[in-house]
Amino acid sequence: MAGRRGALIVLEGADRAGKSTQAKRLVEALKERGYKAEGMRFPERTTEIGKLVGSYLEKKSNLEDHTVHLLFSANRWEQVPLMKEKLRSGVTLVVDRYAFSGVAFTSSKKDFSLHWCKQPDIGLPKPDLVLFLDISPEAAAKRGDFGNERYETSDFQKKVQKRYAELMEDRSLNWEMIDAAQSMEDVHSAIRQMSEDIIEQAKDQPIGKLWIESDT
Ligand SMILES: Nc1ncnc2c1ncn2[C@@H]1O[C@H](COP(=O)(O)OP(=O)(O)OP(=O)(O)O)[C@@H](O)[C@H]1O
Ligand SMILES: Cc1cn([C@H]2C[C@H](O)[C@@H](COP(=O)(O)O)O2)c(=O)[nH]c1=O
Repeated sequence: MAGRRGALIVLEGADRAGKSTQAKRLVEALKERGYKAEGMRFPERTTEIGKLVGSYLEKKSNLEDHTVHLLFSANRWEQVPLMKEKLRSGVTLVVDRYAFSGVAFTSSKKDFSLHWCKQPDIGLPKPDLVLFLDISPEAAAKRGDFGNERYETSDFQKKVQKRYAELMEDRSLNWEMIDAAQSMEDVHSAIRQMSEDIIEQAKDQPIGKLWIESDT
């Protein structure tokens, strides 16, 4: 029906948890079931800001820690007009990483608080569902290509997991924890059902604002 919006569904979790695999499968499955759905990912490495961030992650350049945190956030804000346009036209967005990655990763660095790290992302479109793919750092490290990029060490990933746990205490957000050590098929079945339910619930609601109390 005209006027109904799509849902904003975010996949989060440690490196190699299976987010990209599941995001792609979810978009395909939703389309097969007749929903309008598209994938997005952050960082979006194709923009000018995204290229700076990508080069930093690939360890080709160094950036000061506050600076790169703000660049990650700016990389999200530059996509907000497009995200809102898609959601309002009824497209469900399946987003591979969002502000929660920004906060969990930067706040795992020395002298960065969760509070400080959240500030630049306050007011972003609020996800209707945040799927946390839960896997131990040890199991993740055994998966393909772990260790190539900045942050891909088991010690750092352990800190990141703790920060995610703190973020998940926020009951104003719709967090769902998924056991990502299951088979790809079982993870997919779990998140597909939750996603279909949330698409139905979100369609008549306004788009919320992340971490703004009046909208929670
Ligand atoms: N449930 C699963 N069981 C076993 N292997 C998996 C599973 N899901 C994904 N993988 C494999 O783990 C690797 C990482 O998967 P994927 O790229 O989807 O993870 P990611 O969370 O997006 O990683 P990153 O955040 O580091 O980009 C890939 O080789 C993928 O095939
Ligand atoms: C969005 C975002 C991501 N990061 C970190 C998390 C990962 O280590 C990389 C992205 O890797 P991917 O394979 O492209 O998922 O970047 C971050 O530190 N801050 C952020 O805002």
